[in-house]
Amino acid sequence: MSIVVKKWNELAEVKAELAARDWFFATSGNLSIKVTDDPLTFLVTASGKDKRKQTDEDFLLVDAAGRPAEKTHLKPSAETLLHVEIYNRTNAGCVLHVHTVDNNLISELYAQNGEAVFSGQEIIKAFGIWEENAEVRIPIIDNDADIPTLAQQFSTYIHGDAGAVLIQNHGITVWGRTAFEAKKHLEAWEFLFRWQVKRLLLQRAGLPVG
Ligand SMILES: CSC[C@@H](O)[C@@H](O)C(=O)COP(=O)(O)O
Ligand SMILES: [Zn+2]
Repeated sequence: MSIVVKKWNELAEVKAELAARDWFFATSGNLSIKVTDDPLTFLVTASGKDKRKQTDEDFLLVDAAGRPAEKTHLKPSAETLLHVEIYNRTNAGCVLHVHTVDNNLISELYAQNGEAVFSGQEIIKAFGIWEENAEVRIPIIDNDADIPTLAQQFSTYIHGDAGAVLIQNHGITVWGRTAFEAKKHLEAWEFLFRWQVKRLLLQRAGLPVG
């Protein structure tokens, strides 16, 4: 099996799992997986598709600048430049971007702080942090409609081979060394967002949480 087919299948599996979670509303979301390092190539979702469907045209191979690496009629994701920034600056192997109601609410609730902070949750161990009372932070950036400007702003928050950024009223972009790690981190962030949104509502209702 060629490396492209192997990586295609790996990304297709992640895509199916995120689809099963219903995280691809209205064609939103984009995913990618690194295929080669030198030269850098990666598979990225084709733009505008319903990511819940599985087809032979789900992904296309792109180069280090996010341009198609082979002749194709498919268009790379409109947000490919964000993936480009991550692969060019880190050793990440996979990038996942989803829009959910909870990640949008958290991005709006904490936008003025420039970040959302979470602590006191066992699931924080999914980030490889084992200390008691550990705290995790996710930066929140403005949602610029101009993708090169958004990618430039986004790139200032790329600090390691695994990480995540919330784009205000848009969605989350998570990356990891492997598809397994990126998905694990994405699920952990979404757990924290959902927990916090529910917790705030329960507090408002006067119930004894946190
Ligand atoms: C209706 S989704 C809005 C899009 O602009 C974008 O944010 C998105 O996540 C999907 O775009 P795509 O070009 O299909 O990767
Ligand atoms: Zn998006």
